[in-house]
This record gives sequence, structure tokens and C-alpha cells, in this order.
Amino acid sequence: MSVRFADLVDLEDLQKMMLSLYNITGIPHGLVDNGNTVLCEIGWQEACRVFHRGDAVAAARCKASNLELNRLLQAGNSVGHCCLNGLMDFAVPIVVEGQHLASIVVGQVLNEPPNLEFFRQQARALGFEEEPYLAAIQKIPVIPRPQLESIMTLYANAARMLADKGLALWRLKQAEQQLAQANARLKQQVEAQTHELAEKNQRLQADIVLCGRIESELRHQQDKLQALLDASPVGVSWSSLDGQIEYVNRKFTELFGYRLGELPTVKDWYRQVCPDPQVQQNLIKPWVIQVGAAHKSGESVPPLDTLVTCKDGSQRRMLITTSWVGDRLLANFSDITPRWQVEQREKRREQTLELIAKGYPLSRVLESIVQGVEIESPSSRCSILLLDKDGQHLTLGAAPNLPEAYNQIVDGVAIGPQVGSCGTAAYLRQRVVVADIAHDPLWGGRFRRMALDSGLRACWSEPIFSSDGQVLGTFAIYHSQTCAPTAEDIIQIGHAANLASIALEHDLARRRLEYQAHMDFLTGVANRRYFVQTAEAEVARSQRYARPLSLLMLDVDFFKQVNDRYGHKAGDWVLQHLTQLLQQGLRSADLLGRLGGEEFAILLPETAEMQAIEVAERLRRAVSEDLIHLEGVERFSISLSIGVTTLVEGDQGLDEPLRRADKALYTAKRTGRNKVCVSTQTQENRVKAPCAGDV
Ligand SMILES: Nc1nc2c(ncn2[C@@H]2O[C@H](COP(=O)(O)OP(=O)(O)OP(=O)(O)O)[C@@H](O)[C@H]2O)c(=O)[nH]1
Repeated sequence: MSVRFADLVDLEDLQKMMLSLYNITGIPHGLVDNGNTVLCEIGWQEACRVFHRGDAVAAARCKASNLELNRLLQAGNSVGHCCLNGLMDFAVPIVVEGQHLASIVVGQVLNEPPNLEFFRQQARALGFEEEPYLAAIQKIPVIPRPQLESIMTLYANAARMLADKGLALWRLKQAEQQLAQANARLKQQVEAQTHELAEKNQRLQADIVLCGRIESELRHQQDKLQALLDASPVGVSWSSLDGQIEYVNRKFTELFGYRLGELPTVKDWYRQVCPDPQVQQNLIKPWVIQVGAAHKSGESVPPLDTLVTCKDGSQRRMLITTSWVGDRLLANFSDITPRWQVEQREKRREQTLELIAKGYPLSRVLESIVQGVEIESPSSRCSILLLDKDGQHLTLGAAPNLPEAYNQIVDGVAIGPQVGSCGTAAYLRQRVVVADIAHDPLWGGRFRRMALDSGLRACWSEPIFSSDGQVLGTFAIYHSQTCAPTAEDIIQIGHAANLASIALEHDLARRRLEYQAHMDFLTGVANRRYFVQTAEAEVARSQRYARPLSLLMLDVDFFKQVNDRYGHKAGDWVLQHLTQLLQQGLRSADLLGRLGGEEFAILLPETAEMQAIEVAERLRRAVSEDLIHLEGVERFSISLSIGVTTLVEGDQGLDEPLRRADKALYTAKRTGRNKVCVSTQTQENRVKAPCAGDV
């Protein structure tokens, strides 16, 4: 506690109290603080004030006495002693809360009447005037010590009480001061902090505004980046290091149909779009490992060229390039489908041309064309219909993946202005697009019903033209959903129709060649080689299935005379005329062949002996009754000799039947000509007589 006594009491009040006490008791006293400062005093005696303090020796004794008194007071008790000048001094400590703050000093007094002799001698020793000095000594109050001590103790208690009270007040004041100081400091701190906070707040506000600007700028940049990426003509995605797909642009969704989140990881993506296990094992897996290694090595990875299955099942050819941007894998997907399609088409074209060149049957070639388009557009099914000889009906060329029941009702359909897509396309000689079979007026009746029952909803048909503009048939693409073709589809269908045209024209040319190789140049009927070849096959077939088969040999009678009379050219014409006449009397299944010169043969499948004889007779009669009209000459007729034979059980090939028929012909010649002779099974080496012509 660093408090001074003067701080605790009102010295003026204390002075008054001391005066009152002095007036009552006559005891001189004073108050000295612990720094020896006299705070107040009263009744200081003349003996001391004038004589002792006025003399250097006596004053020094006073001072020494005071020091001694103070020393004694340190113990904290009331003390009293006789000073070196012979007077009594008393002191009572005023202790507040254990601390000696001040002392009440009493003096000068005497406890008993003064020893005047002592003072007289002191006066002499110090040089004082004796009488005034002794008078002053005698004015010093004489108070018995017990009385003095109790008065002083009372006084000291009162002073201590005042000091206690003062201390409480002082403390209160101190506390108030401290509080005020604390308040002031607090206020200062609060103000400082408020100021700081305000500044911080201001900075924060500025930061918020800046952040807002940055955020808006970032958003703007992000929007720009998004717009840029969305406008990108290539698909873009990026994924994290652990393979999570974090972004796909609009083109990506356009290309593949998948949105962000539908395929969460890169692994899911490849599993879905490249489902072929072999492609996964041999192509995707090694490439993905290479891309992963590039993250550390920084090496570039060559792009991946692969076929991708889109969400709708369609396929696209993709060139996938990747690059690492930090821990993000950026992938670009370039759609090279058009180029790939062109390559594929070119490949299929080569394959088809190879099939044609190798002489594969037309049906196989057409099937290959159809399947090629179906591979390119897996959701489609295709057909090729062929215009028949009369140019009025379409027959099935190839439709391997359309339902059999549907193919059956389409096969042989008549073309017309409102006969589905193909019948109409062949009729109008132009492409017919039916996007909705269920509602298009070109489709009706059983065709519409059957198509819908077969799950077919759209059909686009392209006429197949020959190089000289003739319609050869139609190429059609069917879809299970209503849809119209894109520009790409139109190219595809045109390409397929073009390929089919090449196949059909080649087949036609091949058949023409075959025809030329097989037919007799003069008459247009089968030549000897083709006749024998076909007849051999027919004999084998009839033997295998135990079916009847007959053979006629014919020779013009006296043909030499025709040549001789009318010239060789006329003879040629007669031979042509004769074959026409014969053809008119035959069925389409019968085969007429010129074996040489004016000798002919006729193969009659599914014909027993009796019917064969009837046919031979009918032909013989028709020829003999026909009047030949040559310009500039009179009309004339020719006749035929005909030998007939029928296939018998032991016949191994054509030789035997030919030999028998020839023999029967010889008989007919020998026995008068213009007749039909028969060689029978039972009379193999003997010609039956009379001949049929004679009957
Ligand atoms: N104009 C013409 N004549 C042919 C052709 N091939 C063979 N000839 C002739 O047909 C004649 C056949 O005569 P021959 O073998 O004597 O028989 P034929 O005169 O018919 O008498 P028969 O057969 O005994 O009734 C010959 O004069 C041949 O030149 C041909 O392509 N054109």
C-alpha cells in the first residue's frame, strides 16, 4: 500500500480535533507522517521552540532524540522517553492495516514537576538566560504518564479510525480512479479496437466488393469458357486423376447422347461405348495404361482411333486425343465418322466388286450390299427388290434381316403410283421417302398392316437404275421408328443403290454372255453343247427323283432342196422360222436345241412316252401344215421326221437316250419321212413299227 497518511484524512479537520484536545488536556502534540513530515502540531512549548531549537547543540540533541524516538517506534508500539534536553517525548504509532503510516508525537511534557536544578545547569551549560528559560520550563504541562498514555492512545485510535475511514474512502477513490482509469483505458481500447474494427470492416467491405468483382469476373470467364467449349466442334471432357469424369461439353452430349453423370468414370465410359471384350483387351486397355503413364513422364500419347457405340445404339468413329493439364486429363473427341463411312463404303464397294468379279451368285452379292448398310446403320434393316422381265412387278432380291412373313407378301408386288415405298419408287422412277408408314397414304391395306406388325415404321426407297436409265429394282432402308433421312442417309442409300445397280448390270451382262455361249447363233435356241449339258443334268435329276423324261430328235426332210432351190440365205430363214414354230408348241420347261445343220432335239421334262408322242405329232403336223412365204417365190411347206424316246431305268446318262431317239429318227427317215417314230424301253435295240407318224 503506497499511501500517505495525509491522503487518508482531512488535515484541517484533524488540526481542529487536535486543537480541541489541546484545549481540553493542555497537552502539546503533533502528527508526523512516516516520512518525518510534520502534518500538524499544537502547543509546541517555548522551551523547545525558542531555546532548544534555537541553539545548535540543543537542536542537535533534539534531532538525535527524535531519531531515537523514531527508531523505537519501528517496533510498532507506543514509546516514551526523555529527550537529551531533559524533556519527555511520547509517540504513538498510527498503524493502518499493519502499516505504520504516521505517529502522534506528544511533547514536550513532563510526567512530574521539573527538576529546576537540572534545567538551571542546562541553561548555564548552553548559555540560555536562566530565568526566561526556567519560566519556559515551568510552562511545560506536567501530566502523569498513565493518563498521558491513555489520552494519546485514545487520540491515536481516533486518528487511526479516521485513517481507516480515510483509507476506505481512499481505496474507494483509488478503486474509482482505477475504475475510471480502467474505463478510460477500456474506452481507449474499445475506441482503438472499434477504430481497428471499422478499418478492418472497411477493408473487408472492400475485399468483399473485390471478391464479388473477381467472382463475377470468374463467372464471366467461366461462362465464356463454357460457351467456348460448348461451341467447340469437337467433344471435350476432363476427368480427375482417379478417373472421375468432371466435365463434358455440349458437343460431347450431341455426339454420344450421354450427359455428365450418366457415366461417372472413364472406366464406365469405355465399358459402355466399346463393349467388345476383344477391343477392350487389345486396344482400349493398353492405350489407357499409356495415357496414365504419360501423367508422370509428360510424353505425348498417339490418338486412339476407335469405333464408339452411342447411347442410341448408333456407332461413330472417333479420334480421341488426350493431354494432362496438372491432375486433370483433357480429352478431345473428333468425329471422323463421315471419313470413316466413306472408307467403309469404299471397302464394301471393293468387297462387292470382288464378289462380282469372283462370280458369286447375284443373291449373295445383293445380300452383301444390304448387310453393309445395316452394319453402318445398326438400327436399320434393308431390302433389294428386282423389277421382273415384264417391268410390272418387284421380286425379292435380298432382305436377309426383314421378317420372312413380310418378305413373302412383298415378293411379286405390282408397281404403281401408291404401292408402298418401293412399288411407288419403281413406278415413279424416283426416291420415295415415307417417314411414317402408319399414316402415309402411299402405304395401305395388308402392306401397312404387315409392316407395322413387323415393327417397321419408316421406309425410304431408292430406284436402282441401269447405266442406260432403265429401272432395275429398288433399294430400301426400313426403321423401327418414324424418321426422315438426313443428308448423310441420302448419300448412303444412293451409294447402296448404285452398288446394287453395278451388281445387277454385271449379272445381266454375265447372263447375256452365258446366253450367247449357250445359244445357237442362227436360231437363238440352245446350241448342241448347252443342250447336251442341260439334258445331262435333267436326266440325272429325273433318275434321282424317278420322274419321267422324254427326248425328241427332229430332222428337216430334204432340206438340201430348199437350199438348192431358194438359196442358202433363204434356207437360214427357213431354219429360224422353223424354230419359232417349234417354240410356240412347247412349254417353258421344255428345251429346244439345234444339234447341227437342220437337225434338232427337244427335251421334255416330266413327260411320259404317251405325252411325248403327242407333242411330237403336234409339232410335226404344225410344221407340215405351215406354208412358208418367201418373197418372189411360190409358197411351200417343209416336213419333219421325229424320233421319240423316254428315259428308262438303266439309263446312266444322255448317250443312250440320244442314241435311241436318233435311231427312231433314222427309222422315220427310212420309212418315208414326215413321221414320228418311237423307241420303247422294252424294245431298246428295235424300233417300234409302225411309227407314230403312220398311226
Ligand atoms: N441354209 C442352211 N443350210 C444348211 C445349214 N446346215 C446344214 N444345211 C444344209 O442342209 C442340207 C442337209 O442335207 P442332207 O444331209 O443331204 O439331207 P436332206 O437333204 O435334208 O435329206 P434328208 O435329211 O435325207 O431328208 C445340206 O444341203 C446342208 O448344206 C444351215 O445352217 N443353213
